[in-house]
Amino acid sequence: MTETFVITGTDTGVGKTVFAAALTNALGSYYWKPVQSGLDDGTDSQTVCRLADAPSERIVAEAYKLSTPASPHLSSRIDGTSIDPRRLVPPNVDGPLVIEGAGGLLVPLSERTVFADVFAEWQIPVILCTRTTLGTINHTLLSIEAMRHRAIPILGVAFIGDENLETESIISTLGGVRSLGRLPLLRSLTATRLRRVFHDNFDLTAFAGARP
Ligand SMILES: Nc1ncnc2c1ncn2[C@@H]1O[C@H](COP(=O)(O)OP(=O)(O)OP(=O)(O)O)[C@@H](O)[C@H]1O
Ligand SMILES: C[C@H](N)[C@H](N)CCCCCC(=O)O
Ligand SMILES: [Mg+2]
Repeated sequence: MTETFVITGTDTGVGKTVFAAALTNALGSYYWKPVQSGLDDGTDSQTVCRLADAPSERIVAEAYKLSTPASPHLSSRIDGTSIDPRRLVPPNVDGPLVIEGAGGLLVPLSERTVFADVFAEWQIPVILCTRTTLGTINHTLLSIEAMRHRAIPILGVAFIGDENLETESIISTLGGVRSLGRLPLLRSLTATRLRRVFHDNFDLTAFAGARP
């Protein structure tokens, strides 16, 4: 499979969905959130559809939609189901595809499987979304170590937040990864603003060949 990216993060709430929306718009790609846990505040797919200004046909249905905003292993238990990783197969689509995990790499899907196990199986380049605030160096380097341990291909790191050049630099140096760019925190989060800011802060050639 080509022109497909997995988006993970150092934590839940780092801004994966907002970054995914920006990338989905920039690439004119499809978007897939395999496991959505928590439905009451809207789903990540709905957010991406709105912020990417994407046609709904480009939003692929989730494999699992779980009602409780918790770790998927627990959300699925609460819903009386269980997540079968064999159902987490990236869809065949006629264009680029952006896939978003839930939380970070070691978030459990069950008592046996974490997201990183599925990513290792897929062998799709991963973009690690990470904060720029204090504490992120440790979280980011740990996440990189976890990916290397499982031989997961890493495209690079997408920083989210205020500029912090030393932090970005030491992560690239010690982690041996490239910085793809930095998405600032936007006071007004609209599709138009997000599109502009993404184009100003990311070089699309880093997402090699992914432009339709
Ligand atoms: N660049 C940004 N500018 C402004 N607000 C942002 C930005 N990135 C994220 N946010 C806000 O931070 C919150 C968390 O972001 P987001 O939902 O993208 O996190 P996530 O990493 O996708 O979390 P999850 O693990 O639940 O999928 C949301 O309210 C979102 O609107
Ligand atoms: C509910 C949340 N927004 C995500 N969908 C799931 C985050 C799981 C995090 C689990 C953990 O690392 O403790
Ligand atoms: Mg999200």
